[in-house]
Amino acid sequence: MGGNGVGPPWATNDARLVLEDGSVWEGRAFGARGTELGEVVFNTSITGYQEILTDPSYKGQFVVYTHPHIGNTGVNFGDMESEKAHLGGIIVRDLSCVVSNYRSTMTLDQYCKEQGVLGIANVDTRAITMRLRDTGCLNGVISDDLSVPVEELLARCKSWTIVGKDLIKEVSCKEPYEWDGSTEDEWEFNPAARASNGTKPFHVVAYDYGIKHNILRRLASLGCRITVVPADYPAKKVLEMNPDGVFLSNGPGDPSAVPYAVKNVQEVLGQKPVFGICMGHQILGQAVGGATFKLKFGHHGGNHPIRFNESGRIEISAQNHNYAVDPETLPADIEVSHINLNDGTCAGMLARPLKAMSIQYHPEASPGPHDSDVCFEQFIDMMKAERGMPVAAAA
Ligand SMILES: NC(=O)CC[C@H](N)C(=O)O
Repeated sequence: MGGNGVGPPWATNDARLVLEDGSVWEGRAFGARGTELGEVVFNTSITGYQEILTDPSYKGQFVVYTHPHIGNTGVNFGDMESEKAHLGGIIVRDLSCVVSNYRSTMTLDQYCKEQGVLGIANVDTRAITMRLRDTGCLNGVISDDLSVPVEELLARCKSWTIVGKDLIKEVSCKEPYEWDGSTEDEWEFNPAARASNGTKPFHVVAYDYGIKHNILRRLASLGCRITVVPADYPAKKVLEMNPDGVFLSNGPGDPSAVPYAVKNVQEVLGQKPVFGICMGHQILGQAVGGATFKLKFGHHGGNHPIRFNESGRIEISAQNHNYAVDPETLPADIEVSHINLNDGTCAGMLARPLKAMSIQYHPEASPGPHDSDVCFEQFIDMMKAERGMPVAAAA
């Protein structure tokens, strides 16, 4: 029906998900066919499956969508977070057989086929999620080759780890480029996109660790002209551009596996205002002398509560990370500015003397709560202060 799919629920299973703990989940294949290996995480967002698929931070991972209906709104090309899909596989309960959205140009099944993303549907995503909560993240293999013995797929799961891998080099741009938001019509669905009336008074250099388009859209809509540079772009060349600020993006994999990125940030720190999101926050944490560690199953969803310590304000936030900065390792002059209220982990940092701030979560998330959008404005204020421009008093 409708081409989005896996056939009727009574159809015979033709794919398997094998997890590192030996559990086997049979379901129906959709999207690309074959065998793929990845780290399995669950995401509790109700909407945004397309943004998740195209967020480069998910490279090397499979996502279990806990929302039971996935695919309902098809796929459109205005909401992409990057040029292509980065997830290796997606695991869903029901792949909607009906697509209903006037913006949709193809089905999720077609998109996954085209992008080489393996899908498995009709599996018990609640049971898988509860297992991941108990055991922590597990490696998994999705395969439509039923002739391969489970032991072989299990051995593949156990032979691999995402820990220590530099995945940023696989997603970062190869050459600097100017972000031309206007080619994406500055996102007609975002009224704030018109806030800057098309003027771009600030120049930001963005280190691309796997940058999401919506971060670029938000910065552009607040009046930033953005030069995006590769993760290994020398800090010296960044400073030669004399930007108003330097942005550190989100990105995939283990933050402790990219010492070259940390070194670049160290060289920029103190010279220009710096703002980091997620991987950018983790790299900033290391640049000031701290360390990161791996969480049990990470934070992936659209309703995580955060406390901004200075005012006590609570924000509901979108999150997607498996690592965190260990606050015990931070020097005394670096403040933990935000706390994740679910598990007390460090969710933001402020390095006042260095004019740097960062958050572990996603103010740009779309769809997602916009409570933390104020962080972009704080970055703009830092750049204004640097230029001696008047800055509105914080609310
Ligand atoms: N979204 C991100 O930038 C993720 C950062 C890092 N890869 C983590 O999993 O913690």
